[in-house]
Amino acid sequence: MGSFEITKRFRFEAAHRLDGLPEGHPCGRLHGHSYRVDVKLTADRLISPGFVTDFADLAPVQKYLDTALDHRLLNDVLDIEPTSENLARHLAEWFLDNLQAGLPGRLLAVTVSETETSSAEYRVEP
Ligand SMILES: Nc1nc2c(c(=O)[nH]1)N=C([C@H](O)[C@H](O)COP(=O)(O)OP(=O)(O)OP(=O)(O)O)CN2
Ligand SMILES: [Zn+2]
Repeated sequence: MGSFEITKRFRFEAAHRLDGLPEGHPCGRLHGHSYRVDVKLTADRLISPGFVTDFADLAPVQKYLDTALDHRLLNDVLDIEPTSENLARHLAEWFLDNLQAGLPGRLLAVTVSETETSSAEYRVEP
């Protein structure tokens, strides 16, 4: 049998600096991004009126981004190196710890995009 997938996009603005890069790498300098976060959920069956999960029920993700990350220096507020990969895993773990239990759909993946051409996905399910 098939399954359904939905994606909700969120945004936040933040600065970061990546440590451990070769001398002169531009991302070792303090700079900022307009981050996009795509949260993807899956379900085998729909709930009335035909939803995997109501998009509106994902609003706490934006609230977390606004409260914890928006207009902040990510190196200061996270205990991880703020690459797209690490951010995607951090946000997936936040979702599983704080939101998943109350939702009918299951988290499939979180994708973080720093630019129009670069993104990283953390996949929860195969
Ligand atoms: N695998 C990863 N590589 C890089 C990351 C990352 O999170 N994961 N991050 C950076 C920097 O943060 C950089 O700001 C973004 O990289 P890049 O896509 O190279 O940015 P550009 O603006 O130079 O992109 P172009 O579209 O090529 O101009 C670096 N690498
Ligand atoms: Zn960057």
